[in-house]
Amino acid sequence: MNAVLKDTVHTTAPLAVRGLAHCYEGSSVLAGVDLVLEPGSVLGLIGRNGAGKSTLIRAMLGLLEPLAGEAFVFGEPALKLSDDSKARLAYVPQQPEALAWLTAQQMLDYVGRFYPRWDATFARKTLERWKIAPNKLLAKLSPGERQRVDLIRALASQPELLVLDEPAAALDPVARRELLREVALRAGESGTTVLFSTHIVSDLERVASEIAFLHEGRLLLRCGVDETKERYARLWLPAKMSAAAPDNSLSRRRHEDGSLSLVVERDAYGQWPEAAKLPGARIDALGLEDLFVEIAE
Ligand SMILES: Nc1ncnc2c1ncn2[C@@H]1O[C@H](COP(=O)(O)OP(=O)(O)OP(=O)(O)O)[C@@H](O)[C@H]1O
Repeated sequence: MNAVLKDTVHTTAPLAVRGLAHCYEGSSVLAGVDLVLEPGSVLGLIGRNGAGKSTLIRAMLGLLEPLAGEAFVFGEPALKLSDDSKARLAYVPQQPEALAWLTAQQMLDYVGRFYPRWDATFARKTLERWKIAPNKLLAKLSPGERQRVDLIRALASQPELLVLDEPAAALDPVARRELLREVALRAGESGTTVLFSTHIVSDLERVASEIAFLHEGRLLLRCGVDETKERYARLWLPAKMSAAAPDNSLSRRRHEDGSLSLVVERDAYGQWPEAAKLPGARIDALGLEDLFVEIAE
């Protein structure tokens, strides 16, 4: 393990993985993922359906043993996490299923016993505010309500590390806004570190400080949300100049007329690739959504 990463993972990083690889039934899903979350950061993990986001999250938290690589939570091996560390983290899976035979209130009361910083008042008030009947069985709640209860469970434990796998998947737009506001508040006021996966680019823009883009088992791009527009752009080259296209573009699309469009990145000196200076070449700014669509297609 490289020395810098080793230092970080064993001391400060709430979450760190190195070289994570996994496959299902012979098909590779993760192909050597390295990722370190700094304390207090809000990282949005984005990628297409089936890109491996849930698998990565589960492996990061030690809920799945990867074929290769290492995962650390608060510096401890994720597969052997102590009860102390477990109490400092909260994870909301994409489809919460646990304890479905309890009512929402019973589940929260039960789970609360395991968390030293459990905020029962927050749990009660948020159930009320989010209009969830406390005495209804979890099994009888709609998927969106169920997801909300699980989010309340996660937030009421006042975690240092909050991991949300597509938290907005079953939420209506109002609930989504409320959740994002709550997440931003926790990150801003309590310094909670947050990792959340999503398909919704506007959610990333609203709350994430950084984004990581998972594509074909690798993290293709990792940078500050505000930085992306500055750092990446679409380079368009007419057909007669396509031979000048840089080799290291993030994506490359050839159009019917032979012209090329590529997603390119500024170099260490802030310069676009040389080809951008050719007469007839054009650099277009890319919004986050366009950037993802260009790369993921
Ligand atoms: N237990 C499993 N057995 C076999 N294949 C699996 C299993 N879990 C996931 N997969 C496959 O691995 C790939 C990645 O799945 P994963 O759920 O990690 O993706 P994702 O990025 O979270 O997708 P989505 O955005 O649709 O939720 C998919 O092709 C999926 O079908």
